[in-house]
Amino acid sequence: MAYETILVETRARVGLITLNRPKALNALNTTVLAEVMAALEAFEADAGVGAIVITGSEKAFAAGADIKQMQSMSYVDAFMADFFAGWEALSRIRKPVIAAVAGYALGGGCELAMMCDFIIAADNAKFGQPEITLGVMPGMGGSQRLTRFVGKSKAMDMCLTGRMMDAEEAERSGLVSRVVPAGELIEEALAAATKIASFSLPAVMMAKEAVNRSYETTLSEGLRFERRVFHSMFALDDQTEGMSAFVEKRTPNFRNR
Ligand SMILES: CC(C)=CC(=O)SCCNC(=O)CCNC(=O)[C@H](O)C(C)(C)COP(=O)(O)OP(=O)(O)OC[C@H]1O[C@@H](n2cnc3c(N)ncnc32)[C@H](O)[C@@H]1OP(=O)(O)O
Repeated sequence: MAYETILVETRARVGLITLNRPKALNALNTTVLAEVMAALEAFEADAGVGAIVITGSEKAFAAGADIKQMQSMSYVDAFMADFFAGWEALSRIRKPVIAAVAGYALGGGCELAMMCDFIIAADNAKFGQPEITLGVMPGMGGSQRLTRFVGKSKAMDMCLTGRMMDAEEAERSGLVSRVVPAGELIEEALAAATKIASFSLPAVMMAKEAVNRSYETTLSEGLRFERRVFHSMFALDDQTEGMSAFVEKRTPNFRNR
């Protein structure tokens, strides 16, 4: 498929999606949404892909939802289209998705990064929810996901003042998993994804589902869910292979079964 707003490639067992609207700092419009979702779904269906990375440019991961597209939108347009609901499909991708963020991740850009399973940030990354400066508020999950990542106080600060958080503060606050030099971002993200893709895909997908369940349920239900999924892993050939390989002091050969 030919894409207009993203670049898509596969490196080893990793699917790489690069947002590519440099003149608009990768602002997220409906074409970007359709193309990102199409690429994600293609990687999800590709048995040769074990993990996915979404990135942008060194200046901007994404500077937000496309303000020029929203400027003349009416309430009824937004309501009837259930505007932004399409991005929720990202959280239904079952393979791991890593956001590799350099530069601005603002508004919808920050929200897109937070929809991914974890964020690796370049040391020049800047995160923010500046929608309030435009007379609106976050609409792609920022008020909910940011609060879960960094707590109420910081989320309120960011959503109400519109201030940006740098990479160091984002790491300290738990928004990002690690910070790396900007020039090494893609290699670090691809290395993390390649490592994940080298493991048993069903085990990786079950682990992702279990961690995500912690956001949706009580601790006791979550612990029960984890145990039940863990028990089911003893039906995997890859469990036998992984544990046998450890005991036999060799590298496991996972077959994703
Ligand atoms: C409403 C909801 C729910 C979600 C949202 O995401 S709203 C958008 C939130 N994001 C923002 O408010 C950030 C807007 N952008 C900026 O503040 C600045 O562009 C910047 C601080 C990120 C970078 O400033 P800089 O001076 O380096 O670059 P600019 O000349 O301002 O931008 C270059 C080029 O990109 C266009 N641009 C930037 N962001 C967006 C955007 N979110 N939507 C559409 N277009 C955007 C900007 O207009 C300029 O293009 P033109 O020169 O052709 O106007």
